[in-house]
Amino acid sequence: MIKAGIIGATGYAGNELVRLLMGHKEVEIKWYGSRSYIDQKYAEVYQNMFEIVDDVCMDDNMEALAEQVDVIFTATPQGFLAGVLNEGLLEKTKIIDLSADFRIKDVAVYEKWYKIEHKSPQFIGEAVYGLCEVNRDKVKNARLVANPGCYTTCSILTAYPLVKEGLIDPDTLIIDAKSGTSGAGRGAKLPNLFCEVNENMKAYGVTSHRHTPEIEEQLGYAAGRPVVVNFTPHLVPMNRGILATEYATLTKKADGSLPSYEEIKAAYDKYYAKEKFVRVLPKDACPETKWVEGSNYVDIGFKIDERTGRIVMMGALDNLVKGAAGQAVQNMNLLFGFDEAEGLCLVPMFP
Ligand SMILES: NC(=O)C1=CN([C@@H]2O[C@H](COP(=O)(O)OP(=O)(O)OC[C@H]3O[C@@H](n4cnc5c(N)ncnc54)[C@H](OP(=O)(O)O)[C@@H]3O)[C@@H](O)[C@H]2O)C=CC1
Ligand SMILES: CC(=O)N[C@@H](CCC(=O)OP(=O)(O)O)C(=O)O
Repeated sequence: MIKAGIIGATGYAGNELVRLLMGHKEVEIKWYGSRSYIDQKYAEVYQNMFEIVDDVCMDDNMEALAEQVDVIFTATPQGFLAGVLNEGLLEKTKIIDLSADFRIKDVAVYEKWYKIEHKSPQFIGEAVYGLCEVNRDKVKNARLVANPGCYTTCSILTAYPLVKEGLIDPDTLIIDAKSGTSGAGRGAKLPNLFCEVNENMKAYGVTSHRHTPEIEEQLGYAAGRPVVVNFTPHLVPMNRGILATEYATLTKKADGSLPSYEEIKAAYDKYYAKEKFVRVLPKDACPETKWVEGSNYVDIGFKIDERTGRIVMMGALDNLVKGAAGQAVQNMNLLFGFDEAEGLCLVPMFP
């Protein structure tokens, strides 16, 4: 049994971590970290935890927490972990950060897109990008895991095998992604009020969303060269879920023909056939957010457009599970040598 602490336990991602860890047989939560609810009962902040969690909220003191636990999850805004991280913390405990502080290797790129100064760039190099299906072996030996976010996990996993196998030209990649409102967190923000979101759909962060460089960096590793993509997120009137529709030009074969359905499917199978949490759907099936809700699955489908020479790839996941807390638990399982699926055998909810 290991002990875990959550800084930012009162946010949406933190609450989802609590939900998942309550069902994990190897973990005991010792610290429900908060900034606004210190000394209040956690179950008063989240009444779904009534008679399940008895503890009160603690503060966000990483130094005190590191003395008591084997792993700390930081489900906090961008800049928090970078502002407090030091060598002493990493010597005492493993850290899984749900923010973007350690995801991007080039600090100048981070500072440009996030518009904040990075306070501990000396740890960026050793942080492992915790996309489990791609970096599993590196995660196992990490001290600091940079847990990928919801849009990026969905966008990268959907295109990764085809980029890696050279079946598409990554520079032609256009990612059109939609997110439920829980992706924006629990804090009150005007654009996320009921009347602003309900019966409405809107693009935001067009050409400037901070997930763009993260997607480009990871797909660049897969391509073996830098890549540039278009990424456009949209807010849709749902609680949870991400759907990414991705368009790219297929690489023609020597005889000028396009890769076949079977060749594309074989590329997905090469990387995902043995992956428990990535489901490549049957031919012509399109992923839907409802089919993954509440689970750690990513569903992927694709269709070749012979007319335009492009492929349309589609991915769906639950932003709070595989897009945040579920992937964080998967990373924790890898760090501590537990069964990778422990605590994550969640059957999707429907309807
Ligand atoms: N929501 C999602 O779908 C996803 C979120 N993420 C990432 O996870 C992190 C948390 O997101 P989310 O849960 O949505 O956000 P929320 O706004 O719902 O929660 C933020 C949490 O951080 C705490 N907090 C806020 N400011 C500070 C601070 N200055 N110091 C310490 N703690 C602070 C809050 O405490 P309190 O409320 O007690 O004040 C709260 O517990 C972010 O980095 C986000 O990018 C990643 C993937 C998906
Ligand atoms: C709907 C919505 O507002 N979503 C958030 C993404 C939240 C998230 O997951 O951020 P990270 O992946 O960087 O941790 C946004 O667009 O900023």
